[in-house]
Amino acid sequence: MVDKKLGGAGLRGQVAGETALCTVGKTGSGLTYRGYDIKELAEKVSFEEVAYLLAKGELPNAQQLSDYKARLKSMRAIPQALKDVLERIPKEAHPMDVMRTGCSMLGNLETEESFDQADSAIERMLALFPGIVLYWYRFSHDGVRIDTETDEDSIGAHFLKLLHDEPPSELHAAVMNTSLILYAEHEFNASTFTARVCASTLSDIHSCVTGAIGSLRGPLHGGANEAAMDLIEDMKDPEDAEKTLMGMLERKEKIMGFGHAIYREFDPRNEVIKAWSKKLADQVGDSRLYDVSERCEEVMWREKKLFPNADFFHASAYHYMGIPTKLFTPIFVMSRVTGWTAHVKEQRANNRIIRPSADYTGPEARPVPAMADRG
Ligand SMILES: CC(=O)SCCNC(=O)CCNC(=O)[C@H](O)C(C)(C)COP(=O)(O)OP(=O)(O)OC[C@H]1O[C@@H](n2cnc3c(N)ncnc32)[C@H](O)[C@@H]1OP(=O)(O)O
Ligand SMILES: O=C([O-])CC(=O)C(=O)O
Repeated sequence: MVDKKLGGAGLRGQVAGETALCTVGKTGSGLTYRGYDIKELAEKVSFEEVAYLLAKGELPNAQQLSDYKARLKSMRAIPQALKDVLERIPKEAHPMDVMRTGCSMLGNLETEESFDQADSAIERMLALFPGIVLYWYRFSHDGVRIDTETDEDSIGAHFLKLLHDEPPSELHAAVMNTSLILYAEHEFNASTFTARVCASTLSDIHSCVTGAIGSLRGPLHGGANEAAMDLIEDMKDPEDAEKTLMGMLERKEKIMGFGHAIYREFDPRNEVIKAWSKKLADQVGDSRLYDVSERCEEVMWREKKLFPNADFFHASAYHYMGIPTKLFTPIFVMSRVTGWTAHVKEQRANNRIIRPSADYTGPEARPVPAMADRG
């Protein structure tokens, strides 16, 4: 992998701490979680195994995995006070704001009083996040109060069951599993860095995650999967995609779902989710979204040497599974909570408050003028 020239604004290229969790753009295909290559993980394990790996340091054995999954499954009920809050959030709200409020409210109800409660608070968030967003979504959009305790074994299938009221197909459960693995962890990205800054003040874990959700929401970060869907949904065919993109590039507009702050030539997660998007297109028997996405990829590389990041083919993949666009970024939260919280624990274990300096560009020192002398 060619190193990207890292410098300039945005703290690019500056080492801001240490981590044993993840490498981005350094070894293997370009992304590893605790030494395991992302492609091998995506092929061989479940998201719950990855969540365990990030939380505990090693992959679980069979007994540890079954205990872990049973524990997560037992934590899916939403407290009534949180349901009351969710029912008051308007239908027009963005689901990422619902996630933010839901996480914050959970922190009021089940406050992390001391750091030795971190592991149970983390498991609770992992277990509860699909229920939080879908309890609100189904109540506000369909007028139903769903039971958030399903029999589905995996978090991905649980999410789809709550959304569609029926167990997902094997294919859909497999895509969700892979998607959650791909999104789980990514070193010092903006939302994780937010969580670590918050953790460095010795704040509680719900504050760290609430702040991270706010950072992930933006279209330059996790929000790009929704923005990518907005871009491709009206493209009629590859020729239309080509024309639309050329126009946008001419107007110097940003194409969401392309480019990356660290990777230079490709994002290793793209190849994996792209293959699933193709499978879904074949299964649905409608390849329009896949075909226009592929043309976007060709045009962006030809014109700008920019490549699709993890978000771009997630748009068509999620759409093929009948997931409404505004729920795309909350799925990212359901996964990334594993990475965020592993970083919070890592920060706490070797902490110094994160407090960089700034180059001052304001006026020279000056006296305060009397009111009558001000312009
Ligand atoms: C899971 C994730 O969070 S992945 C990221 C998701 N975000 C997106 O997809 C949003 C679109 N992409 C972008 O905005 C950027 O590529 C970012 C935010 C991901 C990275 O930003 P940076 O590190 O500043 O990008 P980089 O230094 O590579 O930019 C180089 C040039 O390419 C341009 N560029 C980068 N991405 C794009 C894009 N998607 N569309 C058009 N031009 C772009 C930049 O404007 C810049 O041009 P300039 O030199 O004329 O100013
Ligand atoms: O690393 C980044 O800057 C953004 C990203 O891809 C992620 O958080 O998954």
